[in-house]
Amino acid sequence: MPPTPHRYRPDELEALRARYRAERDRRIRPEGTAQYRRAAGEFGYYAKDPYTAWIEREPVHDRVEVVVVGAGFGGLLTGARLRQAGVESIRMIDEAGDVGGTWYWNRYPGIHCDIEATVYMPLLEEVGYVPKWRYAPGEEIRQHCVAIAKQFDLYADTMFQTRVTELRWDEDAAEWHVQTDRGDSFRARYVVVGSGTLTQPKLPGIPGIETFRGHTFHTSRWDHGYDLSGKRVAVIGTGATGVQVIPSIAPEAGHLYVFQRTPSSVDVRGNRPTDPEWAASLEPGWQRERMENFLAVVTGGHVEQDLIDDGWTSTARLQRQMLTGTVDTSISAEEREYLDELADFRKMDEIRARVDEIVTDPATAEALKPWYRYMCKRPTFSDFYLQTFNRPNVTLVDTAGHGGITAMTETSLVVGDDEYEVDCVIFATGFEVGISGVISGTLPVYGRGGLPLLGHWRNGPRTLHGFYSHGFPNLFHLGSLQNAAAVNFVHVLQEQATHIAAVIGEAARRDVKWVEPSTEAEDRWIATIRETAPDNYKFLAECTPGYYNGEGKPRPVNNSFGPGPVVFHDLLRHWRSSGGLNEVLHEG
Ligand SMILES: NC(=O)C1=CN([C@@H]2O[C@H](COP(=O)(O)OP(=O)(O)OC[C@H]3O[C@@H](n4cnc5c(N)ncnc54)[C@H](OP(=O)(O)O)[C@@H]3O)[C@@H](O)[C@H]2O)C=CC1
Repeated sequence: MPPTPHRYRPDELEALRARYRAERDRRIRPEGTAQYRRAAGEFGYYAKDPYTAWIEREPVHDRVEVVVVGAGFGGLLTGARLRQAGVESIRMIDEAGDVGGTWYWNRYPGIHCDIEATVYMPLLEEVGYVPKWRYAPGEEIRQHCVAIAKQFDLYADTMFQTRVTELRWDEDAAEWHVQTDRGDSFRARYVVVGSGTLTQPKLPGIPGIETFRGHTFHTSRWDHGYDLSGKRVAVIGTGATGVQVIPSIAPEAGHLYVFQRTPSSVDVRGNRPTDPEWAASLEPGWQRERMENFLAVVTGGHVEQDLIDDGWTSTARLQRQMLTGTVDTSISAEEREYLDELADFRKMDEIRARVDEIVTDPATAEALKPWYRYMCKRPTFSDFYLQTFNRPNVTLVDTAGHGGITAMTETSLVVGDDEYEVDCVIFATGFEVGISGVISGTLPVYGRGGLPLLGHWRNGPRTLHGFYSHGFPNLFHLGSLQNAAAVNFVHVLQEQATHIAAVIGEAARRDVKWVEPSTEAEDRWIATIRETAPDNYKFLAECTPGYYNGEGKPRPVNNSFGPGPVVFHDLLRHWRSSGGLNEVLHEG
């Protein structure tokens, strides 16, 4: 039955809006993103690799066909597709000690992927694997990354524990000169740069953080050698990571203090083992069908049947029903906005009611209720998190009224007038999100005539389809950049990898000298982005602060392709099959 759109009286709606605004204002901090510290310099300890011993090696001076910077899913998918396109010489480079990207770094207790494994874990049919659980544990995903690397023979020429420090185009040789922090200096015809999402930990700039003398680490560098039993443990942060970690360590810790600033929305999970009969019944092409179905549903498209039918898709369907169940066609932007808001309120009411159903202490329950719109923060899913606060050895410390933890001492955390003595502090405080070294400037790139890429982009990125820029031949970007993203980011990366490999494969087949869009092609794409980019500034500006909205200061310019990923992927396929390649392949 479609939901009734007019469930709220106007005064109720206004009261909810006012509550959201008040909670947002209470939480906002004037320093914005400057409130965080990089896990570098005196905090470098927090970014050190606890999983792989350092391996000495001699610097490399040679030449390869393709360098792929980043060995997470983006890099692995690009490597796999390049192999399928017949490219033999591929070198993947990563700062980690193995492949996996975010799944290499994040190994905290309870880690899972919150997107169904059959759509999240790529190349399942190619590797011949069916995930064991509906929502896969991190280690299963990491092992799948290893399996992809082995299947496509990507280990042969990898460089781990290595950071690329410079890319410089050599005009005469028509290839890139690559330098690394291990003294490597080599050449590559093509370079593909992954965006490095969710790998660089960030820390809150709590006054006195450097004085704490107990044990401490970040969730993405978990210290499996440290025994939590009997200890007074503090977890700072209740985002998607905190929601998974907290219930997993609560039974082990002597006492667990959960320091919360903004509560997450926590919906039902319903994880279960994969049904072997279902797995045996799968026909070739099954994964693509599921991935495309999920992508269509979560981006508001129409499908005959929702094949995944979980928390992500049901919320998307609710929003769609709100629209089609009422005015069907030609509704105005204002009506759409209004119906979206109603669907959102309804969803968040369900989320808040769930807290009351599960958490027995009324004050704790009240503090765990999120007061913001559903997509202001990443939604989370757990059948154990809220229940954890009924345990006698778990205390929720609500820091919202103080904008977070006020101070740290040698032995404690301070919130207002209250001090909490602890043995161990675990930072579940997230990552520097979505910035590749190329964009942040930590990986300088010099194109034709020594032109710095960030100079070329001084007024914002300039690309064709988000992949390449004029003046920077044979250089490809992977990730969120003038294209269309979605919650299943691995699907987006898979389409990008397929496209890049198709372009490089064709360039190799035709033996062209370089791949490069014209300035006009860049201009056309930028115009398309400007015309279509959804105006989500108002939505984000009204959201509670977080990394989605630059801690309450969203960027006024949206650089994404408005019609969304389904249309973008079609556009790429059409471009490739209708002569688009001739636009970027040059004989020299
Ligand atoms: N696919 C999956 O299953 C998973 C995906 N992820 C991805 O990783 C992303 C990052 O998640 P996560 O690691 O949880 O990081 P987040 O950035 O989402 O959360 C950081 C947490 O730290 C809190 N915090 C920061 N500073 C302070 C402070 N000074 N005092 C108290 N609390 C503070 C934040 O509070 P506040 O909200 O108030 O800022 C927030 O609760 C997710 O959005 C998701 O994309 C993570 C886990 C699982």
